[in-house]
Amino acid sequence: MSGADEREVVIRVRGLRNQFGSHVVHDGLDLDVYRGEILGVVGGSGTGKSVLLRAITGLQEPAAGSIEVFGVDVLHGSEESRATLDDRWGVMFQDGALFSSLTVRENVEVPMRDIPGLPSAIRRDLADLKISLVGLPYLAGDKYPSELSGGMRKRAGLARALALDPEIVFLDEPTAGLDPIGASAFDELIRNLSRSLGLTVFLVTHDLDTLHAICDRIAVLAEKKVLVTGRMRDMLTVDHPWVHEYFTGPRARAAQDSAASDDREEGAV
Ligand SMILES: Nc1ncnc2c1ncn2[C@@H]1O[C@H](COP(=O)(O)OP(=O)(O)OP(=O)(O)O)[C@@H](O)[C@H]1O
Repeated sequence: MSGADEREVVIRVRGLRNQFGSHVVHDGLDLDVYRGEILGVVGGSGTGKSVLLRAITGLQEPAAGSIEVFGVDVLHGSEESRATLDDRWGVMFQDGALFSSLTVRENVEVPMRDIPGLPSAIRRDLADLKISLVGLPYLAGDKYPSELSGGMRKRAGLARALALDPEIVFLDEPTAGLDPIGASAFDELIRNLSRSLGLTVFLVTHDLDTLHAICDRIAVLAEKKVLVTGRMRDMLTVDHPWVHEYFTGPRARAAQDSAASDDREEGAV
């Protein structure tokens, strides 16, 4: 639906099938993700948004189909070529998935431990840099995850996802559980990081405000596949019961009003 087709495709999924026993989650799913975009992946509960994220990042073996990231075959490529991808993407899971026995700084250092010859003092400095990049106070590095608020834990999870300077970040419901102010601050952080670092963002969300505020494009999962992709305004014309209800229901209208008022305020500054 958009004119984005000439842009570089960094993730290409074709004919993906995921199933658990006889339960087919995806069947014939196709998706392209373009460099530098923030793609919002939405769909009803159980449509397989997280399974798709896990399949693309090699954590879930599909029953059929192909997945290429930066042209590397995630499913059948050599171990060597697949290993190169680990440095080029970062993943933030829903709860931040931090190690509770490690401080925030140590958590952020975990992905860096495999860098040969990196002195521990530099590793520490790099971790502190990531911690400040996500807007956490310097002292947060010494804290354990249990000592942080939910929003701070999410920022710490994002700092760890950014540890190896990835080109793509995968975020699984980053604003779930945050209050509206915390959620919009997190949205802004993602947008700023994406723009300043040129990051491609694959963002699984239920949050209509996030879709309005920061997503360049939206992919809707339904009927076991990506039913439609396009910009927010394209979603309003999709003739499908779930898509229609989701994008034009009362919550959608509230999100739309709030986005419009944000735009007006920005324009007034
Ligand atoms: N390891 C697993 N074993 C069996 N079934 C699974 C497994 N992982 C996911 N599923 C099933 O796959 C389907 C899709 O799950 P997934 O978590 O991807 O949905 P989702 O779209 O992210 O949902 P939600 O919006 O509720 O988080 C669900 O029916 C889930 O029960």
